[in-house]
Amino acid sequence: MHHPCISPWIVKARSPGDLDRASREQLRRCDVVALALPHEPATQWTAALVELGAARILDLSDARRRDPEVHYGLPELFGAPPADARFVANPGCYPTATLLSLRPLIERELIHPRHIAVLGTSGASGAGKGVAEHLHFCNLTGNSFPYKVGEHRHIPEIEHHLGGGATINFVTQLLPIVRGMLVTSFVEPRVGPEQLREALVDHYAAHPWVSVLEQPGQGLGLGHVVGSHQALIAVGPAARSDLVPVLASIDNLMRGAASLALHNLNLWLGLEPGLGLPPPLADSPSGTPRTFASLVRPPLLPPSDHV
Ligand SMILES: NC(=O)C1=CN([C@@H]2O[C@H](COP(=O)(O)OP(=O)(O)OC[C@H]3O[C@@H](n4cnc5c(N)ncnc54)[C@H](OP(=O)(O)O)[C@@H]3O)[C@@H](O)[C@H]2O)C=CC1
Ligand SMILES: CC(=O)N[C@@H](CCC(=O)OP(=O)(O)O)C(=O)O
Repeated sequence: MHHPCISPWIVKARSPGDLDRASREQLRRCDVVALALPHEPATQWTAALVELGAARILDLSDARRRDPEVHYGLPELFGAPPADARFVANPGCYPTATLLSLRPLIERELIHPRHIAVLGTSGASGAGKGVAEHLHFCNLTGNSFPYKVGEHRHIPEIEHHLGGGATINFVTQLLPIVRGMLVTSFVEPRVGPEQLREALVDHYAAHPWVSVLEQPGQGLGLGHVVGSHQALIAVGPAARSDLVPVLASIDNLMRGAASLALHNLNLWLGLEPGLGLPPPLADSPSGTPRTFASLVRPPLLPPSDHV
């Protein structure tokens, strides 16, 4: 297989109007331009890139994630981006974890699509580099609190891509950690919990970056996913209620954003799917989750000008 030399080229211009002639030419010649920007600048840059004649755009923002014209880049659920697609929308982090754990169950009509409650917990890096009072060290450290309850902008994205007329009740909660996301969905099954698990095992059999664990206690913790492209999924017991918990953990910065973007890019360009990605869990000697202990607190930011 052809192994290209991927040479990232990072645009320094703050807005399309700031581009010099060389940058415009470079952008026109790129196979793919990836936009890791908030919604508004991503929309502005998309328009400018289309005008410039850029070949393909991979957008990490939520600007066009529900656009029917656009491929939604979650390969294990929606396949590889078609080679002739011009634009791919990379999913949000909460949608990635929620969809991976629930969509195969809705598709197979194994759960009631309108009786779903989702609790999503996330590290603070999910909020990006912007400064906000609730992210202040003194507010967040030693603390954890719900935010945007019932009004999170990921609700429409998740419902849209769950399909089957699904509606969700969605609560998000901030954790006093840098990265990692754990999403727990309580669902009303039409079959036993073991059949839910079997359906997930079956769906992900050919997808090495999604692992369905025997049970949640087997290693669903964030320390097992941070620094990796792996999504870990588990189905809990029904215990004493009719609801069954379905859990998923991912690294919001990797599987929920950057490594997912790379995975989409590889598939889109017909490259080896794992090019540049951490190896899948199945390739670990034990076949069980590793603790990415040394990666739980990786350096996140370059040295600041202030120190
Ligand atoms: N963080 C996460 O866990 C996830 C993020 N996403 C999405 O991916 C995208 C990037 O995320 P993240 O890196 O966290 O976002 P940030 O908010 O940290 O912003 C990323 C970059 O965008 C640049 N930027 C901000 N405003 C402008 C502007 N007006 N014009 C040009 N550049 C601008 C900033 O550049 P500068 O440094 O020069 O200010 C910054 O480095 C976002 O759309 C986000 O919603 C998706 C899933 C998960
Ligand atoms: C902790 C935190 O604030 N998380 C962000 C997740 C945003 C994200 O990563 O997804 P998008 O690409 O859709 O912006 C939030 O809840 O809005």
